[in-house]
Amino acid sequence: MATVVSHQAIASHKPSSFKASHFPKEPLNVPIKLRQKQFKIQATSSSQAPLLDPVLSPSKTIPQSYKKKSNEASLILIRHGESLWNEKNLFTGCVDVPLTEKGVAEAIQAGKRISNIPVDLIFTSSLIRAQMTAMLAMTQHRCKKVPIILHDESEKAQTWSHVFSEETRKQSIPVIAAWQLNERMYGELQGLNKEETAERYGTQQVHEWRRSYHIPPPKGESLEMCAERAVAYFEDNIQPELAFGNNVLIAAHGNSLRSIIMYLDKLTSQEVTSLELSTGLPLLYIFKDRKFMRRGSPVGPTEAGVYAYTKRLAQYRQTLDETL
Ligand SMILES: O=C(O)[C@H](O)COP(=O)(O)O
Repeated sequence: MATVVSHQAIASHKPSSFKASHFPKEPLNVPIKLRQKQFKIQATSSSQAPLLDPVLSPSKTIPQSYKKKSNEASLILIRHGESLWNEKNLFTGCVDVPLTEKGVAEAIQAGKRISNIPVDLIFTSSLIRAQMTAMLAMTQHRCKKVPIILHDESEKAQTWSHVFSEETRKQSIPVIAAWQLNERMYGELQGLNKEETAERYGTQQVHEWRRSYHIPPPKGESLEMCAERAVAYFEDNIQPELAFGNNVLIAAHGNSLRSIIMYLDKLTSQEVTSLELSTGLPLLYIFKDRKFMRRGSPVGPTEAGVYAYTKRLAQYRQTLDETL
Protein backbone atom coordinates (compact mmCIF):
# COMPACT_ATOMS: atom_id res chain seq x y z
CA MET A 1 0.00 0.00 0.00
CA ALA A 2 1.29 3.42 -0.83
CA THR A 3 1.98 5.71 2.08
CA VAL A 4 2.75 9.37 1.78
CA VAL A 5 5.13 11.01 4.21
CA SER A 6 6.09 14.60 4.25
CA HIS A 7 9.29 16.27 5.33
CA GLN A 8 7.67 16.68 8.70
CA ALA A 9 7.23 12.97 9.04
CA ILE A 10 10.91 12.39 9.59
CA ALA A 11 10.65 14.11 12.95
CA SER A 12 8.30 13.21 15.73
CA HIS A 13 7.69 16.84 16.77
CA LYS A 14 7.07 15.60 20.28
CA PRO A 15 9.17 15.26 23.38
CA SER A 16 10.59 11.78 23.62
CA SER A 17 8.02 10.87 26.28
CA PHE A 18 5.24 11.16 23.73
CA LYS A 19 3.60 7.80 23.26
CA ALA A 20 0.29 7.03 21.51
CA SER A 21 2.12 5.05 18.83
CA HIS A 22 3.83 8.30 17.91
CA PHE A 23 2.92 9.16 14.37
CA PRO A 24 0.16 7.84 12.19
CA LYS A 25 1.29 5.86 9.19
CA GLU A 26 -1.15 7.65 6.95
CA PRO A 27 -0.39 11.16 5.67
CA LEU A 28 0.17 13.79 8.27
CA ASN A 29 -1.76 16.96 7.91
CA VAL A 30 0.81 19.28 6.52
CA PRO A 31 0.91 22.85 5.35
CA ILE A 32 0.33 23.60 1.73
CA LYS A 33 3.82 24.45 0.57
CA LEU A 34 5.56 21.43 1.96
CA ARG A 35 2.86 19.17 0.61
CA GLN A 36 4.36 19.89 -2.75
CA LYS A 37 7.59 18.33 -1.60
CA GLN A 38 6.01 15.20 -0.32
CA PHE A 39 7.57 11.91 -1.13
CA LYS A 40 5.67 8.79 -1.92
CA ILE A 41 6.95 5.70 -0.21
CA GLN A 42 5.95 2.39 -1.66
CA ALA A 43 6.14 -0.45 0.80
CA THR A 44 6.12 -3.55 -1.37
CA SER A 45 5.66 -5.82 1.60
CA SER A 46 6.01 -5.47 5.32
CA SER A 47 9.36 -7.28 5.29
CA GLN A 48 10.81 -5.13 2.53
CA ALA A 49 12.24 -1.71 3.04
CA PRO A 50 10.14 1.03 1.41
CA LEU A 51 11.25 2.51 -1.87
CA LEU A 52 11.20 6.20 -2.37
CA ASP A 53 9.38 7.46 -5.39
CA PRO A 54 9.58 10.95 -6.81
CA VAL A 55 7.08 13.60 -5.92
CA LEU A 56 3.61 12.99 -7.19
CA SER A 57 1.38 15.76 -8.32
CA PRO A 58 0.22 17.67 -5.24
CA SER A 59 -3.40 16.92 -6.04
CA LYS A 60 -2.72 13.23 -5.48
CA THR A 61 -0.84 13.72 -2.26
CA ILE A 62 -2.76 16.44 -0.46
CA PRO A 63 -4.47 14.93 2.55
CA GLN A 64 -8.20 15.46 2.70
CA SER A 65 -8.20 16.84 6.21
CA TYR A 66 -5.96 19.61 7.46
CA LYS A 67 -5.73 19.63 11.21
CA LYS A 68 -3.49 22.02 13.08
CA LYS A 69 -1.06 20.70 15.67
CA SER A 70 -1.39 23.84 17.75
CA ASN A 71 -2.58 27.45 17.64
CA GLU A 72 0.80 28.61 18.78
CA ALA A 73 4.36 28.05 17.65
CA SER A 74 7.84 29.29 18.51
CA LEU A 75 10.10 30.88 15.98
CA ILE A 76 13.80 31.23 16.73
CA LEU A 77 16.04 33.33 14.52
CA ILE A 78 19.82 33.05 14.76
CA ARG A 79 22.35 34.98 12.78
CA HIS A 80 25.31 32.69 12.13
CA GLY A 81 28.32 32.82 14.44
CA GLU A 82 31.40 34.82 13.50
CA SER A 83 32.81 33.75 10.13
CA LEU A 84 36.41 33.89 8.94
CA TRP A 85 35.53 36.95 6.88
CA ASN A 86 33.67 38.65 9.75
CA GLU A 87 36.93 38.26 11.65
CA LYS A 88 38.87 39.87 8.82
CA ASN A 89 36.18 42.57 8.43
CA LEU A 90 35.55 41.69 4.78
CA PHE A 91 32.24 42.09 2.93
CA THR A 92 31.07 38.51 2.59
CA GLY A 93 27.60 38.43 1.04
CA CYS A 94 27.11 35.19 -0.87
CA VAL A 95 30.73 34.02 -0.58
CA ASP A 96 30.57 30.72 1.26
CA VAL A 97 33.05 30.90 4.15
CA PRO A 98 33.04 28.87 7.38
CA LEU A 99 32.87 29.91 11.02
CA THR A 100 35.89 30.85 13.10
CA GLU A 101 36.57 29.10 16.38
CA LYS A 102 34.82 32.01 18.08
CA GLY A 103 31.87 31.52 15.71
CA VAL A 104 31.72 27.85 16.65
CA ALA A 105 31.64 28.83 20.35
CA GLU A 106 28.90 31.40 19.64
CA ALA A 107 26.80 28.78 17.87
CA ILE A 108 27.21 26.37 20.79
CA GLN A 109 26.30 29.14 23.22
CA ALA A 110 23.21 29.98 21.14
CA GLY A 111 22.28 26.31 21.32
CA LYS A 112 22.50 26.37 25.12
CA ARG A 113 20.20 29.38 25.17
CA ILE A 114 17.51 27.67 23.15
CA SER A 115 18.00 24.19 24.56
CA ASN A 116 14.57 24.14 26.23
CA ILE A 117 12.61 25.67 23.37
CA PRO A 118 10.91 23.23 21.01
CA VAL A 119 12.24 22.88 17.48
CA ASP A 120 10.36 20.74 14.94
CA LEU A 121 11.84 22.07 11.76
CA ILE A 122 15.00 23.95 10.84
CA PHE A 123 15.53 26.30 7.91
CA THR A 124 18.98 27.52 6.98
CA SER A 125 20.45 29.35 4.05
CA SER A 126 22.49 27.35 1.58
CA LEU A 127 25.70 28.82 3.03
CA ILE A 128 27.94 26.79 5.31
CA ARG A 129 28.22 29.41 8.08
CA ALA A 130 24.44 29.29 8.67
CA GLN A 131 24.35 25.51 8.41
CA MET A 132 27.26 25.09 10.83
CA THR A 133 25.48 27.41 13.25
CA ALA A 134 22.22 25.45 13.14
CA MET A 135 23.98 22.10 13.50
CA LEU A 136 26.25 23.22 16.33
CA ALA A 137 23.37 24.87 18.16
CA MET A 138 21.34 21.68 17.97
CA THR A 139 24.12 19.66 19.61
CA GLN A 140 23.09 21.49 22.79
CA HIS A 141 19.36 20.91 22.56
CA ARG A 142 17.93 18.85 25.39
CA CYS A 143 15.62 16.92 23.07
CA LYS A 144 18.75 15.20 21.70
CA LYS A 145 17.21 14.80 18.28
CA VAL A 146 19.46 14.67 15.24
CA PRO A 147 19.15 17.46 12.68
CA ILE A 148 19.19 15.97 9.17
CA ILE A 149 19.65 18.03 6.03
CA LEU A 150 17.05 17.13 3.41
CA HIS A 151 18.54 16.73 -0.02
CA ASP A 152 16.00 17.29 -2.71
CA GLU A 153 18.30 18.66 -5.40
CA SER A 154 17.68 15.52 -7.46
CA GLU A 155 15.63 12.38 -7.35
CA LYS A 156 18.78 10.41 -6.63
CA ALA A 157 19.72 12.70 -3.76
CA GLN A 158 16.27 12.17 -2.25
CA THR A 159 16.46 8.41 -2.69
CA TRP A 160 20.00 8.00 -1.47
CA SER A 161 19.41 9.98 1.71
CA HIS A 162 16.29 8.10 2.69
CA VAL A 163 16.04 6.85 6.28
CA PHE A 164 14.57 3.39 6.59
CA SER A 165 13.65 3.36 10.27
CA GLU A 166 10.51 5.01 11.47
CA GLU A 167 11.92 5.16 14.99
CA THR A 168 15.08 6.88 13.75
CA ARG A 169 13.00 9.37 11.78
CA LYS A 170 11.09 10.23 14.93
CA GLN A 171 14.36 11.10 16.63
CA SER A 172 15.41 13.52 13.93
CA ILE A 173 14.65 17.08 12.89
CA PRO A 174 14.41 17.99 9.19
CA VAL A 175 16.75 20.75 8.04
CA ILE A 176 15.74 22.58 4.89
CA ALA A 177 18.42 24.66 3.18
CA ALA A 178 17.15 27.48 0.98
CA TRP A 179 19.24 29.91 -1.07
CA GLN A 180 16.52 32.51 -0.58
CA LEU A 181 17.70 32.86 3.04
CA ASN A 182 21.26 33.60 1.93
CA GLU A 183 23.02 36.81 2.88
CA ARG A 184 22.33 39.74 0.54
CA MET A 185 24.53 39.58 -2.52
CA TYR A 186 27.10 42.30 -1.81
CA GLY A 187 28.11 42.72 -5.46
CA GLU A 188 31.47 44.26 -6.12
CA LEU A 189 32.07 44.77 -2.42
CA GLN A 190 32.44 41.03 -1.74
CA GLY A 191 35.96 40.31 -0.47
CA LEU A 192 36.75 44.01 0.17
CA ASN A 193 37.75 45.24 3.60
CA LYS A 194 34.93 47.31 5.15
CA GLU A 195 37.20 49.91 6.70
CA GLU A 196 39.27 50.39 3.53
CA THR A 197 36.07 50.64 1.49
CA ALA A 198 34.81 53.40 3.81
CA GLU A 199 38.12 55.24 3.43
CA ARG A 200 37.90 54.95 -0.34
CA TYR A 201 34.21 55.78 -0.93
CA GLY A 202 33.40 57.71 2.26
CA THR A 203 31.73 56.56 5.46
CA GLN A 204 28.33 57.92 4.46
CA GLN A 205 28.29 56.11 1.10
CA VAL A 206 29.35 52.82 2.65
CA HIS A 207 26.79 53.22 5.43
CA GLU A 208 24.08 53.70 2.78
CA TRP A 209 25.21 50.58 0.94
CA ARG A 210 25.20 48.60 4.17
CA ARG A 211 22.11 49.89 5.95
CA SER A 212 19.75 51.74 3.63
CA TYR A 213 16.70 49.85 2.46
CA HIS A 214 16.60 50.96 -1.16
CA ILE A 215 20.20 51.63 -2.20
CA PRO A 216 22.09 48.59 -3.52
CA PRO A 217 25.88 48.26 -3.27
CA PRO A 218 27.55 48.27 -6.72
CA LYS A 219 26.12 45.33 -8.71
CA GLY A 220 24.67 43.86 -5.52
CA GLU A 221 21.33 43.55 -3.78
CA SER A 222 19.71 46.31 -1.74
CA LEU A 223 17.99 45.18 1.44
CA GLU A 224 14.75 45.63 -0.48
CA MET A 225 15.89 43.15 -3.14
CA CYS A 226 17.08 40.73 -0.46
CA ALA A 227 13.70 41.08 1.28
CA GLU A 228 11.86 40.23 -1.93
CA ARG A 229 13.25 36.71 -1.94
CA ALA A 230 13.80 36.14 1.81
CA VAL A 231 10.40 37.41 2.97
CA ALA A 232 8.62 35.70 0.06
CA TYR A 233 10.28 32.44 1.09
CA PHE A 234 9.31 33.03 4.70
CA GLU A 235 5.69 33.72 3.79
CA ASP A 236 5.41 30.79 1.39
CA ASN A 237 7.35 28.12 3.25
CA ILE A 238 7.92 29.00 6.88
CA GLN A 239 4.82 30.85 7.99
CA PRO A 240 2.50 27.96 6.95
CA GLU A 241 4.58 25.67 9.18
CA LEU A 242 4.14 28.04 12.12
CA ALA A 243 0.44 28.38 11.39
CA PHE A 244 0.24 24.59 11.45
CA GLY A 245 1.85 24.58 14.91
CA ASN A 246 5.38 23.53 14.01
CA ASN A 247 8.17 25.20 15.97
CA VAL A 248 10.81 26.58 13.66
CA LEU A 249 14.46 27.56 13.94
CA ILE A 250 15.96 29.72 11.21
CA ALA A 251 19.73 30.08 10.97
CA ALA A 252 20.60 32.74 8.43
CA HIS A 253 22.41 36.05 7.97
CA GLY A 254 22.56 39.66 9.08
CA ASN A 255 20.64 41.06 6.15
CA SER A 256 18.31 38.20 5.24
CA LEU A 257 17.24 38.17 8.90
CA ARG A 258 16.96 41.97 9.04
CA SER A 259 14.51 41.78 6.17
CA ILE A 260 12.52 39.02 7.89
CA ILE A 261 12.51 40.95 11.19
CA MET A 262 11.33 44.02 9.30
CA TYR A 263 8.37 41.92 8.15
CA LEU A 264 7.71 40.35 11.57
CA ASP A 265 8.00 43.60 13.53
CA LYS A 266 6.38 45.70 10.79
CA LEU A 267 9.32 48.08 10.67
CA THR A 268 9.39 50.90 8.15
CA SER A 269 12.20 51.21 5.61
CA GLN A 270 13.53 53.99 7.84
CA GLU A 271 13.34 52.00 11.07
CA VAL A 272 15.17 49.01 9.62
CA THR A 273 18.24 51.12 8.93
CA SER A 274 19.11 51.09 12.64
CA LEU A 275 18.48 47.36 13.14
CA GLU A 276 21.74 45.53 13.89
CA LEU A 277 22.06 41.82 14.64
CA SER A 278 24.91 40.32 16.58
CA THR A 279 26.43 37.05 15.46
CA GLY A 280 25.15 33.96 17.24
CA LEU A 281 22.39 35.67 19.22
CA PRO A 282 19.06 33.81 19.16
CA LEU A 283 15.83 35.81 19.00
CA LEU A 284 12.55 34.27 20.03
CA TYR A 285 9.12 35.01 18.58
CA ILE A 286 5.79 33.44 19.40
CA PHE A 287 3.35 33.06 16.53
CA LYS A 288 -0.21 33.09 17.78
CA ASP A 289 -3.51 34.29 16.33
CA ARG A 290 -1.68 35.05 13.11
CA LYS A 291 0.52 37.55 14.92
CA PHE A 292 4.23 37.51 15.68
CA MET A 293 5.17 38.52 19.22
CA ARG A 294 8.80 39.30 19.75
CA ARG A 295 10.11 37.81 22.98
CA GLY A 296 13.71 38.92 22.96
CA SER A 297 16.65 36.66 23.37
CA PRO A 298 16.67 33.74 25.77
CA VAL A 299 19.65 34.46 27.98
CA GLY A 300 20.14 30.94 29.24
CA PRO A 301 18.47 27.60 29.52
CA THR A 302 17.35 28.34 33.05
CA GLU A 303 16.14 31.86 32.41
CA ALA A 304 12.69 31.79 34.00
CA GLY A 305 11.25 34.64 31.98
CA VAL A 306 11.56 32.88 28.67
CA TYR A 307 9.43 30.00 29.80
CA ALA A 308 6.86 32.22 31.39
CA TYR A 309 6.03 33.63 27.98
CA THR A 310 3.62 30.90 27.08
CA LYS A 311 2.09 27.89 28.73
CA ARG A 312 3.16 25.76 25.80
CA LEU A 313 6.85 26.60 26.24
CA ALA A 314 6.63 26.00 29.97
CA GLN A 315 4.99 22.63 29.37
CA TYR A 316 7.62 21.63 26.84
CA ARG A 317 10.35 22.45 29.29
CA GLN A 318 8.62 20.54 32.04
CA THR A 319 8.34 17.50 29.77
CA LEU A 320 12.07 17.69 29.09
CA ASP A 321 12.75 17.95 32.83
CA GLU A 322 10.61 14.90 33.52
CA THR A 323 11.80 12.67 30.72
CA LEU A 324 15.50 13.42 30.30
O1 LIG B 1 28.03 39.88 4.33
C1 LIG B 1 28.65 40.49 5.21
O2 LIG B 1 29.71 41.10 4.99
C2 LIG B 1 28.14 40.53 6.62
O3 LIG B 1 27.83 39.30 7.05
C3 LIG B 1 27.00 41.48 6.77
O4 LIG B 1 27.58 42.65 6.53
P1 LIG B 1 27.01 44.09 6.89
O5 LIG B 1 26.90 44.18 8.37
O6 LIG B 1 28.05 44.96 6.31
O7 LIG B 1 25.68 44.22 6.19
